[in-house]
Amino acid sequence: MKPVSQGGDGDVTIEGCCLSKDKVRVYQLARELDVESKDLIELMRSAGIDVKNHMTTLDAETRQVTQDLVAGKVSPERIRGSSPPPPPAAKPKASSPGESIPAPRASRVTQIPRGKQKEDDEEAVDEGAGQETPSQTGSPEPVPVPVEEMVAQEPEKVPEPEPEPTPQPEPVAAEASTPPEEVAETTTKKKTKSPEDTPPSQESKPEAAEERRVLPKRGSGSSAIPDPNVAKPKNLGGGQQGGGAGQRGGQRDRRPSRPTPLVGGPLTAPPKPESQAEKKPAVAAQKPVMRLPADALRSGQFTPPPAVPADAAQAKKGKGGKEGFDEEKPVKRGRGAGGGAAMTGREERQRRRQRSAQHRSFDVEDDDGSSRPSRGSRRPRRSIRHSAEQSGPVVLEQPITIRSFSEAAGIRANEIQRKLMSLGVMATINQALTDEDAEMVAMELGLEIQFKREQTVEEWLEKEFVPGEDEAESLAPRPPVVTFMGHVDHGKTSLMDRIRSTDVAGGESGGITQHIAAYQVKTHTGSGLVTFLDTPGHEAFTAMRARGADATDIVVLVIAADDGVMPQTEEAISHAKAANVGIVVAMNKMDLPSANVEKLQQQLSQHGLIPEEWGGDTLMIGTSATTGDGVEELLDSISILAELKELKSNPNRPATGLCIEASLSEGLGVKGTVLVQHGTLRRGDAILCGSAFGRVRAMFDDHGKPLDEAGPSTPVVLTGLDEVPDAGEKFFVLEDITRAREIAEERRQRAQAESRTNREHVSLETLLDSFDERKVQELRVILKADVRGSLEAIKKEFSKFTHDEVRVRILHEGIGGIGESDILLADASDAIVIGFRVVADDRASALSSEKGVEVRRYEIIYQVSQDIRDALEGMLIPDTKEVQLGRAVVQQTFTISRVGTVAGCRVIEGNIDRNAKMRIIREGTILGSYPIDSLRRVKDDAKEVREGLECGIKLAGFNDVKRGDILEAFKIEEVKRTLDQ
Ligand SMILES: Nc1nc2c(ncn2[C@@H]2O[C@H](COP(=O)(O)OP(=O)(O)OP(=O)(O)O)[C@@H](O)[C@H]2O)c(=O)[nH]1
Repeated sequence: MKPVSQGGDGDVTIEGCCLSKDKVRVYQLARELDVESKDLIELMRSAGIDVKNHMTTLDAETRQVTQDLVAGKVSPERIRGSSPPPPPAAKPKASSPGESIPAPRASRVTQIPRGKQKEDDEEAVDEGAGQETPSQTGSPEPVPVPVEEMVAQEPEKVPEPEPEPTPQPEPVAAEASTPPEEVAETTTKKKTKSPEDTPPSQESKPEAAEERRVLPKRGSGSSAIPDPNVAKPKNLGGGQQGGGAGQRGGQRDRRPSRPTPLVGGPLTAPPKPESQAEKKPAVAAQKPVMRLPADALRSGQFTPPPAVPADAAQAKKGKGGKEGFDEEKPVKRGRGAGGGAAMTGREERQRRRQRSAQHRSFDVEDDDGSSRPSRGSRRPRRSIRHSAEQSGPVVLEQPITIRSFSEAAGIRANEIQRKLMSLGVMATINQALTDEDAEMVAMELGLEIQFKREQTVEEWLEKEFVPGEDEAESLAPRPPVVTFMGHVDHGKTSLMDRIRSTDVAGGESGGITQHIAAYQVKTHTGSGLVTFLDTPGHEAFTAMRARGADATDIVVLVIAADDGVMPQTEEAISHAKAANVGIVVAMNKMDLPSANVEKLQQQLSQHGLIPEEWGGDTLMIGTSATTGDGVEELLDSISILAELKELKSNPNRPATGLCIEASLSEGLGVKGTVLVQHGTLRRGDAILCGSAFGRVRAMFDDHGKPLDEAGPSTPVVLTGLDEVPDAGEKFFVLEDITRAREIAEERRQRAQAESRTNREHVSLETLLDSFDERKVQELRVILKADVRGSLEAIKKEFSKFTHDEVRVRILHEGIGGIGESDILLADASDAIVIGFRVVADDRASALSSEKGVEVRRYEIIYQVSQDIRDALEGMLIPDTKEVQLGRAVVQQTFTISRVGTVAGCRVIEGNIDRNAKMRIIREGTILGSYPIDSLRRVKDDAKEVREGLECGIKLAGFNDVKRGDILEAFKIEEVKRTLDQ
């Protein structure tokens, strides 16, 4: 068998779209033959044809053999044991089972990096030629398999019908010695079809099955080669009749199959670099979990719940998930267990308090699992126990006061107060102490203390909605979420267009994507639906890209092959790696003559993305969004990767997901593009998203079609939220709208409190500074944009403009159109109004004209950025530079009444310009600089007098000019400054 070249290697170009006519990729042939790529691969492997993956390129000969195989004209073992038909004469001693044949070279070619390939091929031929292969000798000689491979393959073995006597499969003697007829019989019996049904052309199949069944047994034990191909021919031999669901259903089991090293391979064969697709089953146990973006929840990612105190866990279990939350309302906030506290011992009180705390919402929970009422809830008054025995650390809750310290430590309050005074801290009994003060007092008192942390709403939500808690049986397959990422203009949107067969790119402002877009596409490869996210490539959209990567299962890294790896490509790689998702590289713009795959792959390998043909595991597909070449292959690769990930989610739970984008729309109100990640989102659901809440009033798919419900991995546009949430916020469906409102309110209050804290207040010190700061010029801006992501991006751009003398100050920002209030604010504060992809309403337009407020509208991020930069640079006081123009010597002076003294000069160097200033130098001393009042040549006014000529110069404000003085002409030029200087 002739070696099979891998995509991009040797005689086949990597482009994939540029194969010569007689060559074909496996997936293409599979499509031609109407069979699944995977089945075809397995059938080919069973016949000893080395094929790495669906991208492997087949030459004409191999293609023919494969076609014959699929048609059943020839059996796999016949091919494996012989050269390919047609030329029997060319088959040296291969037909006899006892004779040795050289090991097919293809088996090695796929396993080695490019540089070594040729050399190793030759070795393989040499070694193989001298060896008898186990299949030919019938010997149970173990087939050499790299240990790593065996380990990887071991769990993927097809279960043997007979019970295995030992955990180590050891069918060698028994099975290998089984006469072929017997095995054939056994195998034939397993077939579902009756022998009468079997067409004559497929008669060789039992033999093929026999061969495949014998193979693993022959190499059983530590060197056993698990045969990935058992039972395949049923699908493929009859593949054209079979196929369909059944065939696909079987794929998962077979998927892990890897090319069985062909017989006769050298014992020292290097471990085969596994392709990404092949590797995945080995890590199936670590199947990717949907990662939430770090910024999706302010408090961080979903994490497994921390240890919950026994009674807390009990309480939660008793009520179960959401119901539990609903019952835990702050209404119960009150003394609860505190009432009789004075009557019981400390432990009893603490336990009661703890239990009571479980029934309050947003209780605190400490590392040790104990909890307390949240800040603001009323503390039961108790008598202070003095000098109580303290066992273990003193647990202090925020806010720490002398009173609470005293209660917790069982020490008199005045004793603590005294200690504090000795430390220089004056505090009343109810005054809050800092942690440091508390620590100092504790040290003085020889106490060990521990601070309790308040459980936040976010933590509570996380606990309630941890998706990992779903039972395995409740999980159902879900579509993969695929994100297109890459540098600006490398063709992400165009590729998406190709896939969607729409023309979104055509409608984009300035041709760049400015929003994250979510689409669901039905592909004719793989298992069907794929959810795509298209992220913007401009550097300002980092946050959006991070969101895209975090919400995704697979990243398609789009790189223009003529441009190579660029800054945003690197950033996208980092995002994808940080989010721990699979990467498929689309080497786009392959139609351009300047496309340089080799260079691109070199660059990518420096970032740890090694192409398969170099021994790595990154799928790299040559594509052209313009011609459509390679797009099918890209989809195939996505499907393969997605299938390997076995993505599942529980659709029967309240939905959670991620807000991809949000905006304000006239008529519809707040519109949020969300990605449902877990559960099913339904119309009417009470939803909380950041500090926005509401009931889902309407839902639409990416085509604008109304939906009643949306399951996992579905992107939808929903309405019903009361305010525009931040993109990247996690959303939750709560049972109770009141609860959603409460949490939203709490979040808003917290945000307001934070902004108050961050607001600068004037102090004497800052007041003094502000006198200096007056020099700082501000460009005041009212910023309105269509979506939050745009606001973020623009602000990020503005934040780059840092300079001591000028700065941008955003007085107000918001989502939606420009209104009257924006103009009024701009008028009052001398600001300009920037509208990004939004317009001013009629009244605002009229008002802006009336008040003379500048309203600037933009559609493209870099234009806003450039204009603001220019404006700021324009505000910088320019530098000045003196330019020397010429020199003249005073030869004579004339005093004219009512005019003054005129100097008769000769220009000795350069020119004297009428608008120049003249520096008067007498005997090496500068007397001063004066503008020219008049410049005459003979009797006429002159604009300029050149070197060597004579002229009369009358200086403005200086009459004491003398013979022999040097008049130096110069002018001051202004040099514009930039922000970067
Ligand atoms: N020749 C050629 N041009 C392409 C190809 N793909 C995209 N382009 C062109 O490249 C330009 C940018 O394409 P986009 O799809 O908008 O690029 P993008 O990566 O989505 O850009 P951003 O949205 O700004 O991040 C457009 O002019 C496309 O027509 C391709 O395969 N071949």
